[in-house]
Amino acid sequence: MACSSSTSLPLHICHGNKLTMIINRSHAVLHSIAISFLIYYRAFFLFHQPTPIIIPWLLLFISELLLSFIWFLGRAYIWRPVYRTVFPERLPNDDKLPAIDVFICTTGPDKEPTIGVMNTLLSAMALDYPPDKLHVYLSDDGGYAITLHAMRESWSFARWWLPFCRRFGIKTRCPEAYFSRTENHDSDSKNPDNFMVEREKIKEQYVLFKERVRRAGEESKFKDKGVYTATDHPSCIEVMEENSKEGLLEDQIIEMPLLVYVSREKSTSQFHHFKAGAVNVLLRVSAMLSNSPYILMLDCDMYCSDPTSARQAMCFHFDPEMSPSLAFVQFPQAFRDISENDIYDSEVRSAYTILWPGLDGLKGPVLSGTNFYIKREALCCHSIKKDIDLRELKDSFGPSNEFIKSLRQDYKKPNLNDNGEASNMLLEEAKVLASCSYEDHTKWGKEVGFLYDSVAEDFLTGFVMQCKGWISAYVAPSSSSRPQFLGTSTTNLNDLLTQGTRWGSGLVDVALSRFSPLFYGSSRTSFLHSMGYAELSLFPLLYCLPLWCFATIPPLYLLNGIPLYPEVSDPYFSIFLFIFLSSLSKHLHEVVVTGRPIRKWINEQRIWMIKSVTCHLYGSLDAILKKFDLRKASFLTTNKVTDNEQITLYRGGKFDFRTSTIFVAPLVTVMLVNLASIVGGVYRIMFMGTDWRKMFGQVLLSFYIIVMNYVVIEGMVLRKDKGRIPLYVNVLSIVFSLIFLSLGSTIISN
Ligand SMILES: O=c1ccn([C@@H]2O[C@H](COP(=O)(O)OP(=O)(O)O[C@H]3O[C@H](CO)[C@@H](O)[C@H](O)[C@H]3O)[C@@H](O)[C@H]2O)c(=O)[nH]1
Ligand SMILES: [Mn+2]
Repeated sequence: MACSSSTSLPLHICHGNKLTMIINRSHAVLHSIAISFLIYYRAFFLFHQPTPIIIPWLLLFISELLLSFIWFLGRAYIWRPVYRTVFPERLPNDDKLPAIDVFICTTGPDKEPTIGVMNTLLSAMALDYPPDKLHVYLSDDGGYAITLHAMRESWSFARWWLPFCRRFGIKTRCPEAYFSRTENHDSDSKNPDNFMVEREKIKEQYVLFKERVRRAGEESKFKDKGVYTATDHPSCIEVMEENSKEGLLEDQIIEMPLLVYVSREKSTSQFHHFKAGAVNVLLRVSAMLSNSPYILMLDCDMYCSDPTSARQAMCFHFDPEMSPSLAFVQFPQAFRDISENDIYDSEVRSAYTILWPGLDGLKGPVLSGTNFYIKREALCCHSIKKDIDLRELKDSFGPSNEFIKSLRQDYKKPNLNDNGEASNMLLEEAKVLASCSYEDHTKWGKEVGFLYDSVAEDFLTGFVMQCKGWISAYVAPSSSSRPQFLGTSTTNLNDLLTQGTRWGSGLVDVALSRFSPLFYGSSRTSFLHSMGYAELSLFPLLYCLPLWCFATIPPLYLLNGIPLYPEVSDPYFSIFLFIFLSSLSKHLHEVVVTGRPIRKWINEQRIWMIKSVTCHLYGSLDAILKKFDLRKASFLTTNKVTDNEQITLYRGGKFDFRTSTIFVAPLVTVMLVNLASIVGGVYRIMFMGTDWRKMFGQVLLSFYIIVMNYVVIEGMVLRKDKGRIPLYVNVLSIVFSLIFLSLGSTIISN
């Protein structure tokens, strides 16, 4: 199917995969039939059970219903997945391309090393796009002197780096990535000698640049301890520029993209809304300085790996049929630090290979925080009609007349180069727009810009946008091309579960808010599309409850010799077995069609169980407590500092259990409960005459849990390295599991 309408050659096409679609839909039908039998069995026989069994039976039934429901919602993704191909070479001439503002956010050098942030920034400045139409903004939430200093250094280094990339057609435009590659395919085939000389020269400059940034970092450790802190400082905006062009070499006098440092005002008495707050400040400040119609958002550790991404995105924004309703073009998050084994599923495979293409076939993928080109208008709602009341506008956008002027379609972009009064005035205005109190009594964060009701600001903002009728598109790189963006992922258990808790909390925030996808979405976007969104907002909650139940109730009753599943010879047993195997094989099918090995399937099953009993639980709890005002929202920034020991464990496929006890203790407890039950249950069968056919379901379930999570046992008793589970966690978990099993057994036997 071709999605483009232009009469000449299309700028992009999209296609589905018939075979996969047929397999998916047939599986969905079969699986649903089996689920209906299961529901019939549980409902019909519920009251045939002896009274003491009704409660566990009901708990299992509820768990099965919840899992079936989330499974049902997830069918939205497999219904009509599409894949897109773009033809940027068919775009009109450069002078017709629209301007782009690039937004990069950082919180501070402790967790986000400055040199990494500068590499992201340099890769964005070096995008293959006309430099006069590119404006790069960095939001420094902590207002660190080192970041500002490093930015000035980056500006100078860019004078070397940008011409080098352009002249030799370098594809890897993140300098760190470019210089650390062992073999290099980028070269000037016509003039290799000259290329090598130039490359050495630039490399030398890069080393000097890094050294200057490093030194500035050390010095500022002492200087930064002034009156201002990361959480309390005035706004600061600086447009990078040279004092004069004197001293620059001839090929350094080139046109450069605008580069702006923005540190919004922070005050301990005002809530700052984390990343969403930072982006909204960038939206306002950039409106004063460049006001580009398109915005590229980047996390500070996500560099542009394919310089043509902007042109790829423009293939959609230039499609006359799609463009009017197209809010954003999303690219996948790809990571450069994923090991072959990827024990933590750090690449989040299913999101970027199954879910996003699935949603793309409906009305478009989820806004994913980073790597998307969005239309400014989609964030700053109305394009202003002439007759709209100024007071109304100020109620929405705040008191700045200049900002309101910038919303007009006929607004003339100011010229910053003339250095006159006008640009000084605009900079002063930008500072006001970056102040803490600017948003008071306005609709920022409620209806305008990124929304504040969830710590998964991207998910919420994108969803509400799509409910207003905007669509989006998803472009994954083809197998032969490079990923458009590359970043770092969470490659240790602590970072993974901390991030998982925040995501869980943010997603459940949305499920519990007035924007809950199932209710808010179905009348505003399509039913299937809101099913997909509902799945995403509910999965942390709807996985943690059933998985906790399956991990504890059946083993407890196994230990006590009480069956909760039909016996092996009962036809209904086959229904349970079918559903179990059908889910596993469907997952395996997905892993295989996305080109991953079977090992990946095991890793994903395991990490699904681990996350469900830990971060999905804590995330959901966090959201519920926030809902009742019993907890304040928090955003623990993901750590981007690399630690060699952790990397070695990850690369070696060994779990790193050095994380908080609240994450590890539940895992160990669940394992101990299942181990004890299987031993006790089998003992009963062998020596006490319990009928094995009745207990087979429970034995199988516990066995599956233990086998899949064998790494936990390894961490408890077999490993000697630093990443093993500490003794006190083992002891604590033994206590927990003993309390659970003995208390549970006492209640059962009474
Ligand atoms: O108060 C804050 C907190 C974070 N950030 C920035 O937000 C970005 C994402 O933060 P990170 O800690 O890396 O979070 P991740 O979980 O890795 O990010 C994913 O999840 C976030 C939502 O939870 C999205 O915003 C991100 O785009 C998405 O990549 C980074 O550039 C941070 O510097 C801020 O600017 N201010
Ligand atoms: Mn991140």
